[in-house]
Amino acid sequence: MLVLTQGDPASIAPEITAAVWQKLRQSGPAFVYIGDPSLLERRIPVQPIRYLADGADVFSHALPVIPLPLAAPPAMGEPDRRNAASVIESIRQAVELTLSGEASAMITNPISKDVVQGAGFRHPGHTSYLAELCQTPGDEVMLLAGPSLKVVPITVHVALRNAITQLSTDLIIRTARTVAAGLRRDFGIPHPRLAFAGLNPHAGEHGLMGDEEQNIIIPALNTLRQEGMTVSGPLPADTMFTPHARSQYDVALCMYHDQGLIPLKTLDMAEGVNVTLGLPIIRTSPDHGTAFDIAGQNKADPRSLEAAIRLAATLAENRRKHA
Ligand SMILES: NC(=O)C1=CN([C@@H]2O[C@H](COP(=O)(O)OP(=O)(O)OC[C@H]3O[C@@H](n4cnc5c(N)ncnc54)[C@H](O)[C@@H]3O)[C@@H](O)[C@H]2O)C=CC1
Ligand SMILES: NCC(=O)COP(=O)(O)O
Repeated sequence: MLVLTQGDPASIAPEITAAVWQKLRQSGPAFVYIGDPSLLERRIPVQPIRYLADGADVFSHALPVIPLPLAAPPAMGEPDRRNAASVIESIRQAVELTLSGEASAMITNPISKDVVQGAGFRHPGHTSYLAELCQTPGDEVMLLAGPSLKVVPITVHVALRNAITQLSTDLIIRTARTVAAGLRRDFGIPHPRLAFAGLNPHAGEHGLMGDEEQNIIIPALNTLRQEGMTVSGPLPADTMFTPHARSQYDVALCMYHDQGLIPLKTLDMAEGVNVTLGLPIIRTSPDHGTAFDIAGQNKADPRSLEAAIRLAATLAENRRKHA
């Protein structure tokens, strides 16, 4: 059984959850939602359950819900910090159920970093919070996977100037090892090909436009090659996402957030999935955020959440077989 978090109650999370349950209720994969039933019961039949295992018999006729009350009724599109505690608790319970093995994987609905930060949440997103809950802080790696491309931002939710400071040979090596292990174990790619972007225009052009390639990135790639990994780069980031370039690698490791997420979302926004590697559990999420600007208007595209749920089931099955 899969478990899905509530996400931000004033966001598009309730409507995409309802739409995906409608789509998957007969075929599966089945999932249980942890959140306030009132968010969904105007849209679809819901059934409160106590134990995750009870969800299997319910899923085809109602969305099974482990109830978690909100502090205030949400106004769609209007983020409300009073509900932050419920948003965070849903994530915590999903991790607990997945770590214990009751759930085979967890999927998170989008949250607003601003809302949860206001309630004392000290993480820039789910990814590092999940690692903390799993007691593996620092091992987490964000991967975004779509039909056309997989990308990993090596530095993630930091100001661009700090991303450059954070970048180190050690960080690149550690991230690449986690990515290679994750692609082998969870994605079933036995010999993953890793392509690395440069940081500077033209990948530095031999030091003419910056020296991070020579001082930081190339030494990391040399170490990874010595370990037997198939790596290429540093590649000029402006040409490494063409169709031909993409056919030469399985994943692009990018030096900062937007270097990887712009091509991913441009090519695959509707079906992109965010996967956290380096955890003892499987976690996926849609690639998009809360979309408060369209929440409650039935404009939201549910396909990324559907893809996240399908991929979570596939990764869980791959990990089971690998074990
Ligand atoms: N996994 C997560 O929890 C994520 C959370 N966020 C958070 O979401 C909040 C808003 O972030 P933004 O950068 O504005 O990104 P966003 O993805 O929420 O919205 C960007 C644009 O894409 C549109 N959009 C997003 N998802 C859509 C969907 N399913 N169907 C149709 N249109 C869609 C929105 O209407 C908006 O115009 C921030 O607090 C951010 O940190 C952002 C990405 C992932
Ligand atoms: N840009 C990706 C994003 O914001 C998701 O972050 P996380 O909540 O998965 O850590």
